[in-house]
Amino acid sequence: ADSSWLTRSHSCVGSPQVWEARPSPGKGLGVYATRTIEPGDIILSEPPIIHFAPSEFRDGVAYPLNDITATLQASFDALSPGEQAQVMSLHAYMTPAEKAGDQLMAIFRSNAYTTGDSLGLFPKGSRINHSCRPNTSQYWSANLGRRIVYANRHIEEGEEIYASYIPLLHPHEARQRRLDQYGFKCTCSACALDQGARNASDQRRQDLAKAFAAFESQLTLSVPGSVVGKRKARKNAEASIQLVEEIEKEGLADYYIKAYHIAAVMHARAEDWKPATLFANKGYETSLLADHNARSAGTKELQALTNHLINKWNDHLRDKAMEHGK
Ligand SMILES: C[S@@+](CC[C@H](N)C(=O)[O-])C[C@H]1O[C@@H](n2cnc3c(N)ncnc32)[C@H](O)[C@@H]1O
Repeated sequence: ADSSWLTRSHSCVGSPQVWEARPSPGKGLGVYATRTIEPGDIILSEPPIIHFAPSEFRDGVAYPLNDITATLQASFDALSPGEQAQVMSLHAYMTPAEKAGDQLMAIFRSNAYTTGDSLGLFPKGSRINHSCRPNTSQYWSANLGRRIVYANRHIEEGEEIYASYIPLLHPHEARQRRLDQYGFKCTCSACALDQGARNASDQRRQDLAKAFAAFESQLTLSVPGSVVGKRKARKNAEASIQLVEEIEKEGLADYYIKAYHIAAVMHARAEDWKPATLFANKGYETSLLADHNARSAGTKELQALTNHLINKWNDHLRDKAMEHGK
């Protein structure tokens, strides 16, 4: 056995920062991995420097940014001079309408991140550029008061870290329209595909959006009784495998859990317990990547679903064994 570790000297240096900000060609600054990073590794955990709830928050609707100017200015004024300088150093894209107007608002609009029903500005995370096939996922931990950015796949040392600024189940042109507010043309690995491959990717993203919507209304575990119902359940189970394959092919990690959950339920409705269990467990394990201690309702639900399906699978095996023994 290799015992060289015994003779090597070890010193505990704590957990080193796994990223650095440096110029990214054509994109201003970017964030790069300073060592290999594995799926689930936390890259950045950062409290907001500015954080407030706009008065008129409506889920899924763009913020009426003009209404928040006063609140933003007051939050900014309350910062120390050092913090103010940090905020003002962030990238600002001025829309033609903003012209040379409100620099602070342009900075906020170019960098703010949604934190539940409020908005936050995170100076370090603000250096992460956009990709429509990002290698990180992120969430706001209200518990910790931090934005957590974690790897959703293996990342090589020196690779650029990307997040997504927009919903991704739309074709290239629609995504680009959303990104216009940030003032850049996206050249990520999904947008830079040649015409044929990009059309395929566009089609896939639109099909996936439709499939998610269609399955959403059928997420119940009850097994259909009729012959027609059973046949439909079988077909849905097959379609759900395709959903999983397409989402993995497209590399849209933010949608993996949802796809595994659907595939688990669709196979349960078809009484196909083995794949149902394996998909539920895959969903649970993917959920744990972002939620190491299984605290969130979503993780707990997938854990309970996995346990439920294991029991069903067991019952099924026992029934079959008994039938066999008759
Ligand atoms: C949140 S900031 C990201 C960090 C920024 N590059 C900087 O230097 O501070 C958003 C801005 O970065 C640039 N950017 C982000 N993603 C990009 C991409 N994929 N291609 C080109 N520019 C991008 C755009 O100028 C955008 O307005």
